[in-house]
Amino acid sequence: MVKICCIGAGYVGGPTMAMIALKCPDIEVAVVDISVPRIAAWNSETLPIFEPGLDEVVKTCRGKNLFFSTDVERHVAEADIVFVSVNTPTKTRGLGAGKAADLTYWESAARMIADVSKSDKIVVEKSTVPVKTAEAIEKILSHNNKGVSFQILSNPEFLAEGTAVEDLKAPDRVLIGGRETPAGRQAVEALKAVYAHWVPEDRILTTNLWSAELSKLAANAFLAQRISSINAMSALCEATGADVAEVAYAIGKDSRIGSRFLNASVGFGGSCFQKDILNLVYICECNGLIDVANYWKQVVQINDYQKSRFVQRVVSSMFNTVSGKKVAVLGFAFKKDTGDTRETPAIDVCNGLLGDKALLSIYDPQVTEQQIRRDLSMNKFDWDHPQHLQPLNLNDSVNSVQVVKDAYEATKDAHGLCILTEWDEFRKLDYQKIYDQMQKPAFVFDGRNVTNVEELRKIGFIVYSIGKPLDAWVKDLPSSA
Ligand SMILES: NC(=O)c1ccc[n+]([C@@H]2O[C@H](COP(=O)([O-])OP(=O)(O)OC[C@H]3O[C@@H](n4cnc5c(N)ncnc54)[C@H](O)[C@@H]3O)[C@@H](O)[C@H]2O)c1
Ligand SMILES: O=c1ccn([C@@H]2O[C@H](COP(=O)(O)OP(=O)(O)O[C@H]3O[C@H](CO)[C@@H](O)[C@H](O)[C@H]3O)[C@@H](O)[C@H]2O)c(=O)[nH]1
Repeated sequence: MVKICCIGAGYVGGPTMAMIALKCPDIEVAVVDISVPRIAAWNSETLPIFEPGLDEVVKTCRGKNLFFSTDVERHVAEADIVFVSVNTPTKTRGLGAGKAADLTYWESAARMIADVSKSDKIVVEKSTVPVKTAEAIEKILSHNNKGVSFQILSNPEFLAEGTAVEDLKAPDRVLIGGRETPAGRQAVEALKAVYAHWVPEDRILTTNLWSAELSKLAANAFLAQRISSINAMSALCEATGADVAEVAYAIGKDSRIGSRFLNASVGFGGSCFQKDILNLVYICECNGLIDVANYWKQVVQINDYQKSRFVQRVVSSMFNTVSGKKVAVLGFAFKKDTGDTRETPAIDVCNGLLGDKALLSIYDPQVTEQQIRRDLSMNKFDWDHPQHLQPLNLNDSVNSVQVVKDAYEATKDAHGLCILTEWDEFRKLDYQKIYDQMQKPAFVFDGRNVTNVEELRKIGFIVYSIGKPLDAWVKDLPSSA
């Protein structure tokens, strides 16, 4: 029986390995992690991450051919194929700080693999890494050579959170990069055989190592660029009276452009886009490609602009101050159908409002109070470390934050309400009831375009919705920070 071990039981390691176990009953899969609570949660009734459909997949295979364990070394030693899916945060200090990927966790995983291996192994990069990481990993693995041979493959993951199970069941493509040597090609074939259990052959792409590594960064850069492009347009729509949803629909009908990923928003979040673009920028700079680096940097800059523009709209609409005013925040996760808050735009928006001394009342259907408080206390980039290693910087303004159990409680006596995640339930709220219990004038700031602006205006709200024709109230106020 082929044995697979995955180091890192996170948002990627957990679901991807559960899908391999489901689709390959002839393979034994162990997912290992240094985090004891995370592994305990994977072995419990309440999985450590919320992902539609994941419970069923895990519960079907767990204890049969899918195991979660903290016994990292034993499972690595026994495996034929070792996936590495550990954190690759943005560096906060030293060379490349604020841009380059910090490969500390990757390096320690690679050293451990070298130390404990007694048989030949295929080592698979599942984490998103800088181009040429495989070369560094090869050096670490071969340095400790005890007659064991390693083949490194790049197999970047393209799943999106909230749809991870669907994405893994029917991926647009699986990408495998390997060395162009007989042993490299053999390793590629071995990994291909795993995916071939359920992925059609024409969707399994094989490339050289560097193309695979770069394709992951390029895919995220292109996706994020679409969002920054439509968000840049949203500012122009507000200035001109065009409606960003109509513009997105009209351009998306062009089959060369396509309709997906054109939803204007308060900004993109998530653990990947910003980190991967900054990483790409750093790689360009290291290769002397400053103009290329600046081009991609703009995607992140527009995203920051969009978040601060939103805060500016809120503050300027509410008589240029939110000091001491209750502002309801609906949604904290970086997108719907996930409890993940990594790099969520809600953090920057909330911190912006707290900076102006607002009193926040936050509701998200999946994010815990503890998580929200952690996020609002954390320094930039600190979130992307194993949880027990995350430093905390508890600040006073978090006392101005209340975390509540539903949208009606959040909005009671509030002056304004901000929608920061597109949860379906926010489309169906009883906005008349909300209006009746809010202070007047009552403001809605829709950062996800989930509300019916006309209906809200009929109720009596003053409404700002990203990229939509402006309410007379908002029109003459300053629009950028
Ligand atoms: N989240 C996504 O949707 C997504 C999608 C594609 C790619 N990626 C990439 O995949 C990688 C993992 O992302 P994630 O979201 O799963 O991160 P995560 O933080 O959820 O999980 C990483 C896990 O690795 C563990 N870990 C760290 N060092 C370890 C070590 N030496 N030994 C054992 N365990 C160790 C941590 O405890 C943590 O549980 C990153 O490179 C990320 O950029 C993420
Ligand atoms: O039209 C859109 C689409 C998305 N977003 C926002 O963009 C962010 C990212 O969304 P999405 O890409 O759906 O989720 P992720 O889980 O971050 O997935 C991205 O990042 C992963 C990690 O690298 C990749 O594997 C995926 O392919 C890639 O889509 C979220 O804040 C969304 O709200 C928008 O604002 N407008």
